[in-house]
Amino acid sequence: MHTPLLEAEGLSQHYGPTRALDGVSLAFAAGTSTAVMGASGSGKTTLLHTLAGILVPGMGQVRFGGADISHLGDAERSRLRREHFGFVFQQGLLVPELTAIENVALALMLTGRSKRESLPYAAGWLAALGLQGLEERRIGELSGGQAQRVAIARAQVTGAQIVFADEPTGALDSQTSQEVMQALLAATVGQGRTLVVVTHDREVAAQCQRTVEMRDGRVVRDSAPAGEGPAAAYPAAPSGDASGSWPGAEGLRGER
Ligand SMILES: Nc1ncnc2c1ncn2[C@@H]1O[C@H](COP(=O)(O)OP(=O)(O)OP(=O)(O)O)[C@@H](O)[C@H]1O
Repeated sequence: MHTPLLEAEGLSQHYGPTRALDGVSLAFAAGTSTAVMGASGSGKTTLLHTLAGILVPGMGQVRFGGADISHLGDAERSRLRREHFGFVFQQGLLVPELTAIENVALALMLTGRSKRESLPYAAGWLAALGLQGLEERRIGELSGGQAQRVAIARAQVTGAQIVFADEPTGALDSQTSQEVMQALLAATVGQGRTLVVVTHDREVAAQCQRTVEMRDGRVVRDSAPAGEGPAAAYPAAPSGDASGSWPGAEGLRGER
């Protein structure tokens, strides 16, 4: 087997007597989608934050492309997150004072690009996610589903190899949830990228190739332990083969 893109080994995270994570080992192959499920308090968000380098594990190691990232300094972990990871959270992490296009461009600007350079890429991703014409709206002027699409665009505009999503559809009705999830899968796995999504929603999880279930900080079920999801189990992009119509984040990476 190839080196997994992301690997966790023996992760533990204790808060006083609470074992938020208790010896979790998981591997995620490139280009796969994984849903993390489990009851409230089972450790899902702690796992996501530890995998993404937001939290440093109390014990254990996270490897990205084979390199230990869990013990990098704060600045290096921040850089890794900005340049290689994307985030979609329930509250979107969007800046309400900024427009949709400014929110997406901001992710690129944080990696050192000028606003002028960033705006066309942001516009490309908004269009790819069906938001053409809404670029100048502020976040409060968008529906919940539209705002989550802005968050997906923001998570992908830097060419992130992995997108971590925490309840990305938690605040949406069931039809909008399905649409946002389709958009998220098309923008990630559909482009050969990797998605790890925490969700309570079985319908959302069913769209992922793999489901990991947590209880009391442990993995109690894993539908594909090696991290190799069944090939092409994810739904096609909403408009068929989207691969030609997505903005060239890869080209962007190459220009650096
Ligand atoms: N910063 C913290 N300080 C103390 N305890 C914490 C902290 N963060 C999480 N916990 C505890 O760790 C356990 C796991 O929390 P976590 O948020 O990872 O669960 P979860 O499965 O994501 O829950 P939910 O579905 O409700 O979001 C819980 O018992 C929680 O109270």
